[in-house]
Amino acid sequence: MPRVAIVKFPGTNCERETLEAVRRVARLDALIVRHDEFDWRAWDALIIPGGFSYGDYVRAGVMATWSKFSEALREGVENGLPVLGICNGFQVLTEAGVLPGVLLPNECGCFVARWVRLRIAEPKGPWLGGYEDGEIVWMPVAHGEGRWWGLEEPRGPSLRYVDNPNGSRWDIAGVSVRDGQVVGMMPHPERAAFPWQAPAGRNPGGLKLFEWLGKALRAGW
Ligand SMILES: NC(=O)CC[C@H](N)C(=O)O
Repeated sequence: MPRVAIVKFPGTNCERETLEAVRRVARLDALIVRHDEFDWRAWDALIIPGGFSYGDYVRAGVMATWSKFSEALREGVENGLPVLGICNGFQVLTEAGVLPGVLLPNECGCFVARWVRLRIAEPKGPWLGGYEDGEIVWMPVAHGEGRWWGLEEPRGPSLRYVDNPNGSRWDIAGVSVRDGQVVGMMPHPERAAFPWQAPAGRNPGGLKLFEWLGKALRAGW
């Protein structure tokens, strides 16, 4: 059975929900792994979950990249390991230089926590490949530093806000590289992985991500 590592830094706080989504929806083996014990060779996929690694000091996500985890992350990516960064995990991936752009404080200067609609663009790869191109899904966001900014409009698989909650350039909610092998996203799929998590009238937008991940890894992605 394929195995998914969910890496934890001091201050990570979404690892448990992520673990449940991977185990129950993707139906894969998964464990929470300390950042300094992560060895990419032992896993079939890696998720960097949300939270406040090192208290978001300096800039959200940057201190996590000073861990030796960074080296394992880069080697894993180069060797084809599927990697998903959720919220603070997305911040870690941009700070590590694995994904393009930066995540700046929200335009409102406030923490934004609400359900948003997302448009899935050019879905491909082990994380997003289960969605239809242009599909609209609901997921919650909860962040203070989620305003994506970059010099060039990201290409390839991405997630776009329908109602941009933070001022992100090009309505970017998530970006990818290597044809969707590595994805970073500010919305929380693990908080929208079960029907009971979604408010009435909204689809649980993360359900397809985890279902597809299970299929993709079992098919030997
Ligand atoms: N939910 C989270 O992962 C929080 C993200 C990050 N610490 C921020 O506030 O920007």
